[in-house]
Amino acid sequence: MPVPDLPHLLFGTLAYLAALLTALWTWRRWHYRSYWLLVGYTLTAISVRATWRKVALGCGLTKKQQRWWFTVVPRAVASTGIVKVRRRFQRVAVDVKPWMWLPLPTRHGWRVTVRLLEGQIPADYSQAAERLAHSWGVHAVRVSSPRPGRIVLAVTIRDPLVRLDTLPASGELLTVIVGKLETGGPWTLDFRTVPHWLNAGATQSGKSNLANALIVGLAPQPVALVGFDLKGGVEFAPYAPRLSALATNRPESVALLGDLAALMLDRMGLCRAGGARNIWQLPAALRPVPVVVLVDELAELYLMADKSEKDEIAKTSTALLRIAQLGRAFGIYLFLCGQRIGSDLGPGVTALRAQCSGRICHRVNDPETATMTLGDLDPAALVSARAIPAETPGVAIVASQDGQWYRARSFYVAEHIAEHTARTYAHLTPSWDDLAAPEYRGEVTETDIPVLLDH
Ligand SMILES: Nc1ncnc2c1ncn2[C@@H]1O[C@H](COP(=O)(O)OP(=O)(O)OP(=O)(O)O)[C@@H](O)[C@H]1O
Repeated sequence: MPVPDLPHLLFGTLAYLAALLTALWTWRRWHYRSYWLLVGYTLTAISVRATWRKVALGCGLTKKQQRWWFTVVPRAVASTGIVKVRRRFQRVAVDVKPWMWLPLPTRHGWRVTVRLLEGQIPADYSQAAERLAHSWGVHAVRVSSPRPGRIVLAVTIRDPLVRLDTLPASGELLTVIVGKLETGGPWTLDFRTVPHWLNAGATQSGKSNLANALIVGLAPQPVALVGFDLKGGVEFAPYAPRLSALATNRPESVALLGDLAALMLDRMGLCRAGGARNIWQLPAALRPVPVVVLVDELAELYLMADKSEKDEIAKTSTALLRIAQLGRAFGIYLFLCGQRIGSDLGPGVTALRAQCSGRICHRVNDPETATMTLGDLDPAALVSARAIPAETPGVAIVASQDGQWYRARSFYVAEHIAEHTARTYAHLTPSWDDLAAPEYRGEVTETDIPVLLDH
């Protein structure tokens, strides 16, 4: 058999390698998910495991521990000047790395469980998250602790929030997928789990876009939408066909909030007569339609130009707070948007904020707004909120009922699409008169409220 000469062999190998690389590149380009699972992830898992000691040491995640070790100790210097050494088994302090499980692939990266070393807490890893991300050359590393002594590092290779698909169809009643989480999962607003939401952010940060996404998601559902647009109606007036009521100035807002409070009293009576603690325990035929209240520029409801407005503001503040406290049981939910939702607007806002367990913080200009919106969440969430770049409107930090925070981005919903959706589903809009017509005029009075609150 003829033996191929060296240049031919070299050329053949290079051609083979080039063909392999081209095939891999094409595969990666055309079907990234399968490429990632079969090739990318395997290589990553091997390299992450192989370099873990070095990375953990560099990120300050190792601990010195006494171990029995074979060490080499000098014994004597020979006449030639060469130092003779001896192997000895002795206890020495070595850098021990945290034990790491096998990385598992996820849609946008991988996650791995790590066992904490003695004296370590999850916060040590949260602090090292940025260092880990740079060491691994990935977009972000998030830390969670599913059980004591363990943490899970969730790694996102590239920012999945740069390009988003279109808004998917709404799922269950009062649930809307408004965007995507950094983990690649859906960003869902579920009013039945988290009834009231604060949506804060600087101007042009994407607050209205999120409200549009919400309107588009809720419009096909059997719910009533009520708008408060203190920008004179410029934001919500185009969606009027799908709104059961819209207030565009302070006097209209006071009247509409009064009507909503009365509606709530009617529903209390209905529940009491039906022996139910909330509208969801009523038989379907008796159950009143849920109401989602959208407020744009919350601060406008509280700002006082002169003393004559004091009464109006006090009424507004009390009615909103009452809805926030009782609304969940009686199917009235709040979605409050604003640039600043701070205590400088009055004590009513602080109490209202405390009732809103859903928090969304878009790009903010000052640390106080982030703190006001996200509360005493992990400080890393506040840092993340302030680091949102102006070029990515719609990106927000979301805190919700699971106590975790996520970076997320809303689907882009152009105003004309939201307007079109509002017109398409206009036939589903309950008129305010139908909505406010009492199904039951019970004996419920203002004095009953504390009793019902106790339930
Ligand atoms: N998720 C998104 N993807 C792409 N573009 C977006 C997204 N969200 C918002 N935008 C764009 O960013 C700009 C500002 O958005 P939006 O009007 O929602 O901000 P805002 O916070 O309501 O501002 P303002 O307080 O001034 O009304 C708009 O041009 C909008 O199209």
